[in-house]
Amino acid sequence: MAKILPFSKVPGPRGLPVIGTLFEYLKKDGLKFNKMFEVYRQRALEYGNIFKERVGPMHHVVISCPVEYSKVINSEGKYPVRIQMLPIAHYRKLRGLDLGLVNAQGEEWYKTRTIVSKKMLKLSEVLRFSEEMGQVADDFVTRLDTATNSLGEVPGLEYELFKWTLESIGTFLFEERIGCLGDKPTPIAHSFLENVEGFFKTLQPLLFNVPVYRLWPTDTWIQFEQYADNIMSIGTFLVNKSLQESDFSSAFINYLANVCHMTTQEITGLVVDLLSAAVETTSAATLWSLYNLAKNPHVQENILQEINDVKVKNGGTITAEQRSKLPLVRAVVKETLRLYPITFATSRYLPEDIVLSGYNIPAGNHIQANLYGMYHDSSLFPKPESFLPERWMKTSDVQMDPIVKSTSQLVWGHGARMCIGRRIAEQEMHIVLSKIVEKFHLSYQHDDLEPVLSTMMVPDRPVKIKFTARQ
Ligand code: HEM
Repeated sequence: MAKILPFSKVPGPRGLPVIGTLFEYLKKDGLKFNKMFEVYRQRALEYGNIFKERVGPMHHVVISCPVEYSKVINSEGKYPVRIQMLPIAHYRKLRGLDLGLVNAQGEEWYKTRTIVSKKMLKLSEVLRFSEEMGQVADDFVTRLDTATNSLGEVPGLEYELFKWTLESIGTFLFEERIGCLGDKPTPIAHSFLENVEGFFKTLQPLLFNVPVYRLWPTDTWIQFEQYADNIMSIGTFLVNKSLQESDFSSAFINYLANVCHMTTQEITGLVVDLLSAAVETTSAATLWSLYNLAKNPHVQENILQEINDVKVKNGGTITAEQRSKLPLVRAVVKETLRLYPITFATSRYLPEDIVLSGYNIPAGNHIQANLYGMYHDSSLFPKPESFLPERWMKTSDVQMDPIVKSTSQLVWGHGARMCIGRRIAEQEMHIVLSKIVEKFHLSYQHDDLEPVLSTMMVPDRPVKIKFTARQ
């Protein structure tokens, strides 16, 4: 049997006592926090499938091999622990709120998760909203049509996608239209969007820097608190409105209040968590998908063919549910998230020691999957920099190794704590992408985009896709 090496022998950059490699990131022309995924990829090339690094207060063990990381997945236990979003947890504690689904741990997390899973992870429950999401997607397509400039581009496409996602998740949470997609968003929609944008902008520096805001309120912290307070009051308004309209209240909020007996404050905390987790993520993934489609016109043509095939079999129509199941559209989203995994590393703290790549990793270490590194590794994904959605399709000539194939799930996390909004996000994206491709020919005539981290992985500059209406 191979000897198990101690934790101290895990390779990695040495760094300094107490602060580790922090200086490498603070130096002018040094490593960049907003390119952390590239740092991990390079470190994996230098140190191999496992490395450890301390950056300021954070210690990480980073795994770049799917087989090794599958051991982590299998050892996460009943109450998986992910790294906390510290600024959000701190804010909630200060306001006397519970930690919410994203940050709660143990029994507290499990209780809420069990309640919410019944509505959000059940396919039939999510499919119930496909038609409404289809209508939101139609309005978004109309909005794109009116928002194009003389070059056929949509200025502020990122913000338009933000509005679409909020409107779309609103159909599930409140079963009502929030009003984001008209020429002028309603005041509540406008205020929510502005505050969510500010929330994520201020969250990013708070996440990556030493958490001095816990000792005294820095300027960024004060702004962050203000955005979070505004989001909470909008959430409270929307939830109260739903609860008061007893005959018409949303099935989801009704279920939380009347079946699960959650208090209004608990429901608001949860709804705000869901809204905040839904908007940035889904809009970023859709933006990258549109970019990939714009650069690959032949994929658009194949999607049109896919849509037409369904229509031919279906008397000339296609339902939103059928759109949500189109194999090539699904593969486009998978391949997009492989190239641009908006959450570039998924992670766990394990309850027990574990052996990874021959090293003993004591319980309580922060273990991350180097998703970006794996997804761009040519030994796992041939031609890793090419956009090849067909690699995910059953009809593909090349059969992918099952463990490598399963890594596509990791962008949603894994196990009992996997993204609870996955089904909703996928449904929304599949429907809207198929509708956009049907209405427009997309093209991209500018320099290639580079990914950077702004909490999520996003393009480094405004995305100027040309939308040409099809005849
Ligand atoms: C492209 C879209 C999205 C991506 C890639 C994404 C990705 C993720 C990832 C990686 C996690 C961590 C999972 C883990 O630790 O195993 C997560 C958690 C979570 N996501 Fe998403 N997400 C997306 C959309 C959404 C949407 C639409 C919602 C809400 C409707 C949502 C709500 C949440 C919540 C509440 C959690 C915490 C779950 C828990 O800890 O139990 N996400 N997401």
